[in-house]
Amino acid sequence: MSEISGNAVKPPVLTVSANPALDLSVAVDRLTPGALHRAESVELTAAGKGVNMARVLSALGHPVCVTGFLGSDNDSPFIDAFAEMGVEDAFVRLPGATRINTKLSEADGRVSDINAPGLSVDADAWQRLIATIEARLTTPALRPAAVMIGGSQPPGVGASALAELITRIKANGVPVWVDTSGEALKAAVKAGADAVKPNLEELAEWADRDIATDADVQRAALELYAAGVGDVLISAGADGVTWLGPHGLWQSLPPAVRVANTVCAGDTLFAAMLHGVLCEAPVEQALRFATALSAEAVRHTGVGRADASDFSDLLSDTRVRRLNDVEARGVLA
Ligand SMILES: Nc1ncnc2c1ncn2[C@@H]1O[C@H](COP(=O)(O)OP(=O)(O)O)[C@@H](O)[C@H]1O
Ligand SMILES: O=P(O)(O)OC[C@H]1O[C@](O)(COP(=O)(O)O)[C@@H](O)[C@@H]1O
Repeated sequence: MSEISGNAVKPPVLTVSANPALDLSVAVDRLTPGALHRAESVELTAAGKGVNMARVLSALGHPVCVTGFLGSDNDSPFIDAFAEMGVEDAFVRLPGATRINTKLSEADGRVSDINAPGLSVDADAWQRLIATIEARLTTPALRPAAVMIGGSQPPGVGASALAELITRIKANGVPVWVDTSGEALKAAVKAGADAVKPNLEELAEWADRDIATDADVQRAALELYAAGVGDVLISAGADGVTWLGPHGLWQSLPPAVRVANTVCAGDTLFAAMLHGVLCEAPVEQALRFATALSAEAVRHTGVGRADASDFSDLLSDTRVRRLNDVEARGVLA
């Protein structure tokens, strides 16, 4: 099957980017610290994890509302992007400018990220965001099927504020999927996030130990599951995805692709997994689709596109397997 599709009428998905960014993607042949570089291309794109996930979900046919904080001094690229994506803009505006994150990609596919801290958010602004989200949770016509929270916390807002937000959303009976790192990931897990998607580095930070082997990944995934996360997704770049949930322990391996820019692959994977879950796709199909779409994303700047002419080849070249009882017992015992 080349695509996952759901019911004709879907409730919206709400994505939250408390610290979005304009991504400045600069392609150079090879990066040499201290040297002058002539860029091969430069692109400025409205981004941040919640915005990227909205882009994926909207392209897959979900009504999407985006919220978080935007600086009013430079919100026009976001306004244009939201119009192009066809998503509803419920971002709280703050005085000042949204951060610019620099993504330096080299011809061999290596990317160096320089992420800025972002706009400071005070308690009053944070309460405005909470009120915006609460209004959506409690208005039947706006009530989301799920909330996706993505990215770092902005300066001024600690991990405990994120935990409080997750608790409020869950109290309204709406699932919360969270893609973040560091203290925010720890707080999100404790607050009961329904799904998380650390990459290997983020997983090692959460587990506070090295993660080197498949068994290390699966053990840490089990710990996240035991901590109450319903769907644990671990992404490992070209080595694929481990998914542990009520359906068991699954692994996928993306097809080999020519890597141009890996930024947005994680956001693509996470949003596409939510798509599969919301469409009640069979587990194997959901994981295959999300893995293939994330592999598609690394071939260019930006999120994965299911309308790529060879997407059905990427799907069929993605390997998905359920770990058999013996393998799983080794880790889960
Ligand atoms: N070099 C690659 N080749 C094929 N697929 C990739 C590659 N890098 C990433 N992906 C796909 O994108 C997913 C997310 O990438 P990853 O780098 O793990 O996440 P993040 O962007 O959050 O760090 C991977 O699990 C994989 O499916
Ligand atoms: O909020 P953080 O952790 O600084 O991350 C923000 C960055 O992550 C991105 O959303 C990309 O994330 P992924 O590569 O994990 O998909 C960028 O668009 C953005 O610049």
